Amino acid sequence: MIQAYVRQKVNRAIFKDVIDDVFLSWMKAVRINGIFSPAVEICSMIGTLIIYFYGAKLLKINGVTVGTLIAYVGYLDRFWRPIVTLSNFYNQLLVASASSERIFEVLSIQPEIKEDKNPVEISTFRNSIEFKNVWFAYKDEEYVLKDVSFEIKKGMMVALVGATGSGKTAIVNLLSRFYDPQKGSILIDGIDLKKISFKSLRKLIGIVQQEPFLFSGSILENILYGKPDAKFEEVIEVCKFLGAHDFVSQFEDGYYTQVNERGNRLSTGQKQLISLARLLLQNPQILILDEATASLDTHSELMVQNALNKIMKDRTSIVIAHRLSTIKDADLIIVMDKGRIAEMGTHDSLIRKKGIYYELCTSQIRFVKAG
Ligand SMILES: Nc1ncnc2c1ncn2[C@@H]1O[C@H](COP(=O)(O)OP(=O)(O)OP(=O)(O)O)[C@@H](O)[C@H]1O
Repeated sequence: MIQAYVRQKVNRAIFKDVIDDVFLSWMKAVRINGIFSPAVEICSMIGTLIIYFYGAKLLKINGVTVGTLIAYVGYLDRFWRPIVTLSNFYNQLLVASASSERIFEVLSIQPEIKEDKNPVEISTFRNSIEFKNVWFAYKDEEYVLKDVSFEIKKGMMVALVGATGSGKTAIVNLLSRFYDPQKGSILIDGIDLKKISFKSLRKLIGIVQQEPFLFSGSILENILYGKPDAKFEEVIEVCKFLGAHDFVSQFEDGYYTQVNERGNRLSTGQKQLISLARLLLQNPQILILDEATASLDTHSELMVQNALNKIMKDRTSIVIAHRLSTIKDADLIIVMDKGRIAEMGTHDSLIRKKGIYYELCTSQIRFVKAG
């Protein structure tokens, strides 16, 4: 899951660059081919014309037969055919070499986040997640998180709210260890995140994104990615539990229906349910939900929210939410403002406080009523 998330979110810009480069190389190759191929064709035509022209003369003067002339044209055609093939091959070679050069460049990038030399394995999350005076900047000293401290106890549902750009995603990015903080520390059960093995972290934390990611392959393969050795019955059980089995069975090929990265044939809600089934098989103990229902219509939102509620039960979850109605029952709401924690508490206590959270809620109610 994390790999997919990193690939999609962190490297999105890099892959966009690659696609752009590949496209430019392809355009260059098309341009070269645009000159090369017609040049070969024209040479071949001129050759044929010369033979017809000269041959016609020979027919009259030297008594060369028509058959000999046609045979010559045939030979000429056989001479040019491999040259045309070579020109096509050269074109393909040009595209492939330009693309592979860039792809190898990306593959050789060394990740900035490195695993500890003696990583600690954690199989069970027992107590708490702690952010201790965390400062984080994506670049230079432009801190997007400033002295952030909070504690999440096992089993809690914690919501991160705040205006856009206030640092909610930065918090979950740090917890997933896509980045390391410049100052302060993040602890899981008292162990610094930097010391925990990548494998443990991947098993421990599951991420539900706003835009679910499907791989090219069958629905079954997409779900099995969460637990490759799971049995087919287990997949069906999970899908039934989440309410995905009915629509999957309605496809002609059922679980063997092929989907691609864009999840063709599937609505965003259905894609989200498939990615949730994958997550449930993975069975992470800590869930990060990055506005998982934000891009859904009301019907799909209800369907996915039901599935999410089932998954979140008995798990520790951190939810980034814009629609505050979904987090009213959260055990703890952390209100972010310009990289700092502005308020923290339950829905009721924050409403009573009449601060930023109260303002956010009332403005959303006004917005809904106006809509
Ligand atoms: N990859 C990045 N490089 C540099 N700056 C970034 C990067 N990602 C986010 N930022 C900046 O960091 C700040 C915090 O962004 P973050 O995404 O954490 O906010 P957010 O509260 O999750 O916002 P939103 O609700 O819009 O998703 C913003 O000012 C944003 O512009």
